[in-house]
Amino acid sequence: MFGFGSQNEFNVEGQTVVITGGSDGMGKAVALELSAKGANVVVVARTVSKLVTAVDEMKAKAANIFKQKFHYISADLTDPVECERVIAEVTTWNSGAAPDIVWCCAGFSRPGYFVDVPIQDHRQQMDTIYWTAANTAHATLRNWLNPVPPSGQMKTPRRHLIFTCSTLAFVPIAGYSPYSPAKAAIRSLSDTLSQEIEMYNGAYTQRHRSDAPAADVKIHTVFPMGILSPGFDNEQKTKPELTRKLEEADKPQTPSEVAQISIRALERGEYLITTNFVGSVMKGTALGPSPKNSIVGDTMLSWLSNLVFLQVIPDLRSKAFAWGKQNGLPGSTPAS
Ligand SMILES: NC(=O)C1=CN([C@@H]2O[C@H](COP(=O)(O)OP(=O)(O)OC[C@H]3O[C@@H](n4cnc5c(N)ncnc54)[C@H](OP(=O)(O)O)[C@@H]3O)[C@@H](O)[C@H]2O)C=CC1
Ligand SMILES: CCCCCCCCCCCCCCCC(=O)[C@@H](N)CO
Repeated sequence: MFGFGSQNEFNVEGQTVVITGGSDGMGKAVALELSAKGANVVVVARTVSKLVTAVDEMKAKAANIFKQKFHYISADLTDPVECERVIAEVTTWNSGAAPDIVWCCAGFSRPGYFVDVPIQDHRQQMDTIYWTAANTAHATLRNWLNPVPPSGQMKTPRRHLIFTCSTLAFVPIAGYSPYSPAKAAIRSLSDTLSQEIEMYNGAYTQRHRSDAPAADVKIHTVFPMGILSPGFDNEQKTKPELTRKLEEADKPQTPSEVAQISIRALERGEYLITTNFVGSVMKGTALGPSPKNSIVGDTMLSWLSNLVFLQVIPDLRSKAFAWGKQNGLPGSTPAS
């Protein structure tokens, strides 16, 4: 909490990692990076053909193809029963051992103005963004936090549960109402779990004398800005002009950049992770009660950010106002 040692807090060599949404975009880039670092990787998504390709690409990138193994599971993670199945199948495939790391990357964005987007699409975004992550976390933590008697304890490295959020969980942008609330819910889940997990981690320190979980667990959440993924190409199709204008400060990054930057932050032991400067400033204004990566760094960042945002929020609102004044309602003929 007070800074970073030189120790790698996220050593994945020989570890078994599950990546949801691992068949495309950022999830696949994470899968390839972790394969190159020596992890055994299971990618989970719905479409089998993309999963097969991801497994082939991971094999080609593997640090040691003779030691590592790769697998895919096709599942719709909006269904909690499917998430239970995924964790059970991974455990069987992993010779009875639970996965060491679970990284939730599944999700896509369907931008549009609140009233223009059908209400069932709003609910579907909650399912795809929030519930895929919450279902995966629930199935994973139920497995990880199962009490083990002292005699059943083995030396198990720290486990990591990682959520993928968005800087839109910190700062509102018009046109993202179907998406941002679901990402904000993930951030709230992450903050709550990061506190709740301490009870289990405390019990783990006493594993020699009473039932405790099999390992220490750490929670992390990554907040990317735009990612140049197939999902991004798709969201551009319905993204309102105003939204594009309001997010001009975003310079989208490639999936592999986002994956590499996120992994380096995990290696430093960070909790809330941003992937570039603008993302950090957005986090800084909304850091509030979340656990800090560094007391001094994050406090200075929040002071700076709160000053910047005195100007940014009114500016975003006045741009929206000016847009309506100039163009009228979306789809209507502008006044000449
Ligand atoms: N792209 C961007 O600009 C940004 C994205 N993010 C977030 O980062 C993450 C990755 O985004 P991105 O790289 O764009 O991803 P993509 O849209 O390119 O890929 C999404 C992945 O999620 C899988 N997926 C989608 N729905 C489900 C489901 N119901 N069950 C299981 N798997 C599912 C997809 O496979 P399949 O469809 O076959 O199931 C695919 O593997 C997402 O959480 C996204 O919200 C955050 C900030 C910016
Ligand atoms: C110096 C600091 C100034 C800060 C200005 C704030 C500007 C806001 C930029 C909004 C960027 C939104 C990226 C979201 C990506 C995402 O999640 C979607 N692509 C959905 O997938």
